Amino acid sequence: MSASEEELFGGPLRYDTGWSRHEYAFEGQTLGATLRAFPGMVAGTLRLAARADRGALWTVGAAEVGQGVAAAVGLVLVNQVLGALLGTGEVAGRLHGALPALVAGGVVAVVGALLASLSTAATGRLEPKVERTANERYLSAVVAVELEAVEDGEFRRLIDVADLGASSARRMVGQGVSTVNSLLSLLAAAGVLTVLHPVLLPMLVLIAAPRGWGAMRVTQRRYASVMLWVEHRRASSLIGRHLTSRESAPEIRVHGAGAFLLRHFRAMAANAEAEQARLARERAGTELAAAALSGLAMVVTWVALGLLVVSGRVDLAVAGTAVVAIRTGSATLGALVVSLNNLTEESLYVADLENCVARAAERAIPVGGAALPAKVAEVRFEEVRFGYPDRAEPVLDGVSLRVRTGEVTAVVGENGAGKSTLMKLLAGLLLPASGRVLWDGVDLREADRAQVFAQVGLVTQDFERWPMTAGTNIRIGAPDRPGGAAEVHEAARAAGAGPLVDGLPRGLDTLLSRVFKGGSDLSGGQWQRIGLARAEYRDARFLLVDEPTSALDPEAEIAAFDRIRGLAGPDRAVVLVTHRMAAVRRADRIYVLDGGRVAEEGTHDQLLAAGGRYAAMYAAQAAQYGPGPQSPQALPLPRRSGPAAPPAPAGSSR
Ligand SMILES: Nc1ncnc2c1ncn2[C@@H]1O[C@H](COP(=O)(O)OP(=O)(O)OP(=O)(O)O)[C@@H](O)[C@H]1O
Repeated sequence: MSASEEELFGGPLRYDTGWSRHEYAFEGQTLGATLRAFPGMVAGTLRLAARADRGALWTVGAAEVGQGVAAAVGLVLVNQVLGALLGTGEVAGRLHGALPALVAGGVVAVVGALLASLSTAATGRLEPKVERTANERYLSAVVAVELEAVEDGEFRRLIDVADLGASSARRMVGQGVSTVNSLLSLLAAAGVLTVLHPVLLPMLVLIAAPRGWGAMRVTQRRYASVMLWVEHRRASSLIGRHLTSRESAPEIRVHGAGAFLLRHFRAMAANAEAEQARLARERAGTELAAAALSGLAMVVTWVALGLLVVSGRVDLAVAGTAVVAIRTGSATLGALVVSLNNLTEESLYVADLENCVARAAERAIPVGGAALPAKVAEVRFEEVRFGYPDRAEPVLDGVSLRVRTGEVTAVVGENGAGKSTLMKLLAGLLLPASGRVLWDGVDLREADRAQVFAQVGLVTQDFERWPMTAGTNIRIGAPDRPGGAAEVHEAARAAGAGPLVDGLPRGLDTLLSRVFKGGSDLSGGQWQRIGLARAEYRDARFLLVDEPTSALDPEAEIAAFDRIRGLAGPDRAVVLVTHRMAAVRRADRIYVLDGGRVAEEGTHDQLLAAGGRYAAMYAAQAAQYGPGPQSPQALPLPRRSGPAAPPAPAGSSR
């Protein structure tokens, strides 16, 4: 741990591997275990590749097998050439005798080179497709899970690590091809050596084994170091990002935080550099030891081969071929160990991706279910109870209410009363633990959820600010609606975002993101108008609006509430969650949530007359507008117009 880690982060940063099935699995793995896992890894790679591009996979397979055969044939031809050259007779005659094998050897070398380039081209075609297929597999699985899974911390970490799996899948193709290639060349060399003389095969193993061991040690040490240092690296790149980010720029300058962070950035980088140097030293030592052992084995081999030749057990041509086969074979074995190690490492990440896909399938929103009426008129809660997994107490407990088209329903209550949770149940995003949510009598648990979502529009406080054009930011409320620019513009106008959109440098085509060149940014209140325009464009039967106006100025807020109320019509229900009591006065029905229960319900007048919680909350806010206690009636009525955003006439949007 570095002093900077202690000072900035309160202690050593460790990679959270709780989610991962391969926590340090690779460390201490033996060559035998890697070899045993090999068929499974190859099968996994083949499955991914077959899904991505079957044709390219066949091409790669055939080209690799062809190269293996070419390598074996090449060695046999070397043996024939040497046999002819080292035979008896005139030099010219011996050369003549070697010619056919030499020509055949040339042809085989050309065929081998062609097959290698064919394999390279097909692998290059396959790799991006495998990455895309793997990405699509987990993205489409994650997009379809219940909201409750997305909010679950464990599942979130699975999603994060699955993201690494897709690029690993891509690299697995290349590593798989190298492994198969090395394996086949090695088999060719081993086969030829065995045929030449049985004692030659152990010689190959003797020379190659130390290099294999060295490669394995180096890879494992690197992996262990990466696992240990990954958080440290992430932290120092985090500091780098904050040093240059737009958000932190004012504080960096005014508070002088730049020099402070730079100092820690340098200190943390120095630690990482020391680790890299240590790894390099260890690697150099291991490789030197492996080379020494391998060299020793080579000396023993050449001596043994010499003795075999001298004693007449092996003729010169065979010995010559053996030298070639042993040299190519031992180089191939070294490459095999490296690619096998890489394959093992990558396959662990791909296994995490597969794990995420499997978990996502278990938590997917069911497809199909009971059909809803085309135009649902009422959603009813019956004794609904709901709790989050990490909380003992339920957030909603025995909630009964109803929401009807043609009405504005308001939900009020203190922070943490359960209002937003209730909205998510209304939207069909969460299912009750007990009780029922009925869509025109159809239980949400059995209902076709796609049909539920089709009738819902959402505007939340933290609605998405897509880093795309203003038009797309509105159109994305109903991506399947075949509306053109006129409809989008009309939605913007109806939501009070007309002047805003018109004032943008390229109107609806203006990119609302400073991340890209030529992009513009909006203020919080301007973004909220875009959010309302999106809801307007969606044109849903049940419009759920959760704290929509927190960033609007007072005039714009009043106009926005008027507009939201105006959206209710015979064909639409508006449900409004807000802390602004003035905004709920004209709601048709108001529910007061307290501690997850409906404490009161009724109209504004009924609730005031009851003198309960609602009346107290209303009086508390009204008191802020003037000195001394005020009657609720003294609260200023919402004005219907304001210079910031002229409201559309009620109902004009439809
Ligand atoms: N995803 C979640 N996981 C666990 N607990 C949650 C989650 N979302 C909300 N809660 C908890 O549930 C309770 C109700 O939260 P909710 O957001 O529904 O309240 P709210 O009435 O909308 O509050 P606010 O007025 O502050 O927006 C809170 O105590 C909150 O901490």
